[in-house]
Formats: sequence, C-alpha cells, structure tokens
Amino acid sequence: MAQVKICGLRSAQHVAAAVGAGARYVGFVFFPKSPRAVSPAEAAALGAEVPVGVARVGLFVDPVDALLEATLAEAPLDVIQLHGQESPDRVAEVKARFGLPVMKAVGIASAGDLPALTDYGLVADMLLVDAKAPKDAVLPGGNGLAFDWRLLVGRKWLRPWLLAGGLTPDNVAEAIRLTGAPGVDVSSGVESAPGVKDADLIRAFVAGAS
Ligand SMILES: O=C(O)c1ccccc1N[C@@H]1O[C@H](COP(=O)(O)O)[C@@H](O)[C@H]1O
Repeated sequence: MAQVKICGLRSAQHVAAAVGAGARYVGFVFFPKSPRAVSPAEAAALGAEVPVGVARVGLFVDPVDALLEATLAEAPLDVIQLHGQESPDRVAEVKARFGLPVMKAVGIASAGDLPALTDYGLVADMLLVDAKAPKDAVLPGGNGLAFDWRLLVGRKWLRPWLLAGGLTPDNVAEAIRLTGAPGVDVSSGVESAPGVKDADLIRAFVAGAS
C-alpha cells in the first residue's frame, strides 16, 4: 500500500476520517490565500486528535522564520512542507533551524522540471512531486491539476517521495501503478467544494491507494 497524506484538513471529523482510514500523514495549511488555511490554534486542536504514528505536516509557502517560529510555538508539527519557491539553500536552512524533517514540493510540467528533484533530494528529507501551478494561479498547489505521470516512469530520487496533483479516488490506483509512487498526497480530490473535505471521499481515496 502506498502511504497516504490527506492535506488541507480543517475539522476534527475529517482528521478522524483520514486517520481511521489509514492515512500516514495529515496536512494543515498555513497559507492565508488558501480556502484550506487554518490558524496555529486550530491546527493545535486538530493535531491533538492525531495518534502517534501519523505525522502532522504543516504546509507553508515561502515562509519567513518568524512565521515558522510563531506557528511551531503554538501547533506541534512533525514535518514542515515547503510549497513555494524555496531554494535548496533555504530548505537546508529551515531544516537546520527548526530541527524538523522537511518535505519539499517540486512542480512538474515537463521533463525539464525533473532535475530539480535531484537538486532538492540533496537537502530535503522527502520530495512532493506535484503538478506545476499555472503562472496566474492564486495557489501554488491544491488546484486539482495533474501532470503527465508518464514523465516519472523509471525515475528514482535520493529521497522518499509522494505523488500529488489532481489525484482522486478514481485515479489514484492508476497513478500509483504507472509511477510506482511509494506515497500519494491529495487535497481538492477529496473535497465536495473548495476547502470542504468529504469523509466518504477520504475513505475512498485511501482504499484506492491500498
Ligand atoms: O491545498 C492547498 O490549499 C495548497 C495551498 C498552497 C500550496 C499547496 C497546497 N496544496 C498541496 O497541493 C497538493 C496538490 O493538491 P490537489 O490534490 O491537486 O488539490 C496537495 O496534495 C497539497 O499538498
């Protein structure tokens, strides 16, 4: 079974659905422009529902240190996800300064984007291989857009990785079969409306990844 991350959780009910279904990671979004954004206090309350063995991932977009410090002071996290334009040096700096594993998202649209996965694999603990967001997109991820998964066939990187971008309960099994992804991450594909998770879709997604 591929490991599953359910991202953008905002309610205890949906955290319970993700954990109960067997998700290995739950994601809390600390990016104000997202319809899935939570405050540190909300994430702390949700994180308290998460059992040992399930990692609480905080998603940030080009965060300054002060935001990371303030968030971590209130909301215990197990992994920092960087989903902006952070350079490899910045990834290394965040990892060293905050003492947590870092998952770096890399946007893929064509084969020319793949070398970045090698570069980030030298510094990040995990890679998140996501679709590259359109230039005019408000969000750098969480847009329900997929990329051509065939670009990943036969590729290997230095770090564990999750596949993301446009995954749904209906396509996740095929995505894993084609790419060999050891893990998958989903946000909008388990929602009934932007920012509104659906417990049945969460369960169907985890079952599809099994
Ligand atoms: O989910 C968000 O709102 C979000 C905001 C800013 C950056 C990343 C975001 N989500 C991440 O993007 C992937 C793919 O999303 P989707 O499944 O295509 O909707 C998601 O797994 C999150 O890690």
